[in-house]
Parts: sequence; structure tokens; C-alpha cells
Amino acid sequence: MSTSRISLTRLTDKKCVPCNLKELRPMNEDSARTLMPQVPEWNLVNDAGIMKLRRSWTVKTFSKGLNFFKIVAGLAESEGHHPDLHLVGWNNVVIEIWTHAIGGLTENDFILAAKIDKLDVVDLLRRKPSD
Ligand SMILES: C[C@H](O)[C@H](O)[C@H]1CNC2=NC(N)=NC(=O)C2=N1
Repeated sequence: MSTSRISLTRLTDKKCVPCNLKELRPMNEDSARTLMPQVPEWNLVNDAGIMKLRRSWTVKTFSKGLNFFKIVAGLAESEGHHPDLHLVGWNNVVIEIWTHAIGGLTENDFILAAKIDKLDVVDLLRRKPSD
């Protein structure tokens, strides 16, 4: 699947595919930016030359943050594509997603991010710090 042809199928209707079947090079920034509207809460970051998706959440309690990560872990296993669970703080969590085998972003990363955003975890996360 070529990244120059970004399909219009919604990310959440897609499934991650094994990385070894993917194109050999990371998605370029223009292609990444066409997908960002479907994951509006995420940031596109350049980490020492590697483009990644990053998002943070405010959590209601430390252990709820950990519970959130466990739910994300279950999603990742079912998708066969895994986030970097960067941080569980006393009131916040941070996740980064990139395709390690490719050394950058592939559509898998956006599918996973979109599916994380669809998880029903409202009881674990604050919509805003004052919640
Ligand atoms: C074969 C299977 O696709 C690979 O082992 C997967 C597993 N999960 C993965 N997750 C991420 N983020 N990057 C990878 O390169 C990766 N490789």
C-alpha cells in the first residue's frame, strides 16, 4: 500500500496490518498531515528525526491512569500494533505512537491513535483539568 494514496476510509474502520507488509519507508509529513484531522487531539512531533504521534490526557487518579494504559494495551494486542506508553504521572498520562520497524509513521499508527480515541474510558480520564 503506497502512502502517496491515502485512502478516504475512516481510520477507525481499518485494521492495523503486520509491519513487515508495509512500505519500506516512513510516511512523509504531507501524508501525515492529511490524516491529522481524523486524530485532532494528537500532535505530530519530530523526535530526533523520527516523526511520531503524541497525546497526553489528564487522569482522575494515578491508578486510573494505569488502568487506562492496561485498556490501551489490550487494544494494541488486538491490533498487533503497539504504542509507547510514555508516562503515567499522578494526574496525567502520555502516549506516543510510531512504527519502530519502519523508523517513522505508517497508517498503522494513525489507526491505533484513532481507536484509542474511541475507547470508552470517560470514567478514567478528565475531559479538562477541572472535571
Ligand atoms: C509483525 C508485527 O507487525 C511487528 O512485530 C509489530 C508489532 N507491533 C509494532 N508496533 C509498533 N509501534 N511498531 C512496530 O514496528 C511493530 N511491529
